[in-house]
Amino acid sequence: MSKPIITDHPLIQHKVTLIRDKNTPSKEFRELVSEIAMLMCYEATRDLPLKEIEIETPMTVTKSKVISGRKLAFVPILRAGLGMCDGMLALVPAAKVGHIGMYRDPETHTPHEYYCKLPADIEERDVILLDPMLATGGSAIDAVNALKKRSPRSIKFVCIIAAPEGIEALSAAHPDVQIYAASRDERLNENKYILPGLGDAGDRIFGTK
Ligand SMILES: O=P(O)(O)OC[C@H]1O[C@H](OP(=O)(O)OP(=O)(O)O)[C@H](O)[C@@H]1O
Ligand SMILES: O=c1cc[nH]c(=O)[nH]1
Ligand SMILES: [Mg+2]
Repeated sequence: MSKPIITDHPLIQHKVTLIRDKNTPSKEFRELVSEIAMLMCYEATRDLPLKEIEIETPMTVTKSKVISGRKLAFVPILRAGLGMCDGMLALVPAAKVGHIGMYRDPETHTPHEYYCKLPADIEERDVILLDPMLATGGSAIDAVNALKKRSPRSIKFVCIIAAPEGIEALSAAHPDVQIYAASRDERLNENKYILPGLGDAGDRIFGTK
């Protein structure tokens, strides 16, 4: 079971502080989530393989590196994961995008899948699953289950705020899935919301509350 990678770059930490602030309005919240996702994409793609090709600069012929032999798919968990997708695509525009719709029952806190549409060639792709919040881990675990039915090459999970409970549950259920988080928070409250957290990410992105 690999340990979660906490992306503690100062730019990410600064932006996380801004999205935690309850006075940050939806427009800024959305922009910041997208910027954080872009910075986290940099970390989550660090192990992409390279090959050398020959190119001609205005000065000379030289060998230089390009990404080789790997195709990516970004899969946001609806709704809140959508907020991370554009930031990722800004860095990897050739990636394909799948969607998994999941909502957490407000009483039982268990996830319910309501939509799943994945790229046809997903078995040839490395998947980066996106959701800003990892709370109990139930939604991420079920989303990974849905992905594994289609046998992608690999799966990574990128979130912004993770509760220790969610990290433990996801790592135990899917030890092969590397978790990236910008912050490991303190704990869940009695309603299974993350403390200190940032509230309901989907509502803050889309202004639904
Ligand atoms: O780890 P868990 O306990 O499963 O909780 C995390 C999930 O809860 C939130 O989604 P929500 O159900 O609020 O749906 P939304 O994105 O449509 O708001 C969040 O975006 C995660 O998907
Ligand atoms: O703190 C939490 C927990 C689940 N979903 C959220 O959006 N926030
Ligand atoms: Mg929500």
